[in-house]
Amino acid sequence: MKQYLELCQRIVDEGVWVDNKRTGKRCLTVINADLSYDVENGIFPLVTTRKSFWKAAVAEMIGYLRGYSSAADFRRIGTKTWDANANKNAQWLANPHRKGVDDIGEAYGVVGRGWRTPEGQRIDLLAQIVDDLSQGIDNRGEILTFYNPGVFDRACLRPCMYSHHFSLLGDTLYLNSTQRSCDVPLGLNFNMVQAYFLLAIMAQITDHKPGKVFHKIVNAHIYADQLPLMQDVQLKRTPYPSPTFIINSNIKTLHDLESWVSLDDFKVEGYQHHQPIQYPFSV
Ligand SMILES: Nc1nc(=O)c2c([nH]1)NC[C@@H]1CN(c3ccc(C(=O)N[C@@H](CCC(=O)O)C(=O)O)cc3)CN21
Ligand SMILES: O=c1ccn([C@H]2C[C@H](O)[C@@H](COP(=O)(O)O)O2)c(=O)[nH]1
Repeated sequence: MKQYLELCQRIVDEGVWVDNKRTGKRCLTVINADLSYDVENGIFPLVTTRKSFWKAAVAEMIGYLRGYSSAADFRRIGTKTWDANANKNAQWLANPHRKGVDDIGEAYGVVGRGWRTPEGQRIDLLAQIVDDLSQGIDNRGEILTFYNPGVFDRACLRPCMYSHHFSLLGDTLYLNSTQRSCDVPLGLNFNMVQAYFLLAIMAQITDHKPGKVFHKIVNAHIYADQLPLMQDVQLKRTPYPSPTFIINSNIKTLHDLESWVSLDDFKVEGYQHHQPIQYPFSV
């Protein structure tokens, strides 16, 4: 939580105004931030200076791991966060590759679970990584990437947290996650939870101890219409101690995650938080 607030404060103090063409808004921006999450000691990086809807964040990541391409599937598992990008962005609505209502296109898990080869085959990067790690193999390239420039025109958005690189040191699993673009008030509140969750669940299904996540963010920004709430409300609040995140221990395989797992299999204990803040969302 401290590192999150420090990044918010850094943007307020040192950020530079940058015009963003896609959203038509200005963003107060810094370049490069390195956050880390101590999964080994169970320090769950949940924002406490406003109420965080952590279940929606977990649902998003489960949707990515399942390779969802429809906002309707995301809704069914418990989050509406893809509705606007799927159905409200004029450029995407006019894109001939869009397959209709709720389609988000070839983004995130569609890429990670079905990487296109030149021969027209598909590679399931996630299944390969799970296989390797389960056998104690780290080939120094256990990378789940969602980033395929060749299909950007077939998606409503390019993936933001686009690469997850897993490493083994003995029986401990580590994760380096990289994010190209970060909406700090809204997106990062979710992305911290997702990176923590990803290491915790991958350690559990490959039978390793979780170590740390190292989360690299390149462009970290606050949209102009979010700034007053960040500066005058959220940054004025004192954080509470971190809560604990609990995963159903019956989840043992990737197949479990793909088939029967729901948000009821995850719990947060000891979550003390301030009042919610509704930040404006830019489509
Ligand atoms: N501008 C922008 N920021 C993002 O963070 C973002 C995108 N676009 N597009 C793709 C996904 C969708 N994400 C989202 C979308 C909505 C919320 C959101 O509205 N959050 C609210 C309420 C969440 C709820 O009720 O479940 C929040 O207060 O956190 C958060 C992340 C993250 N990503
Ligand atoms: O997981 C996510 C997904 C999206 N975001 C934010 C970052 C930007 O504000 C927008 C994406 O816009 P681009 O023009 O494609 O950069 O969504 C996030 O923070 N986290």
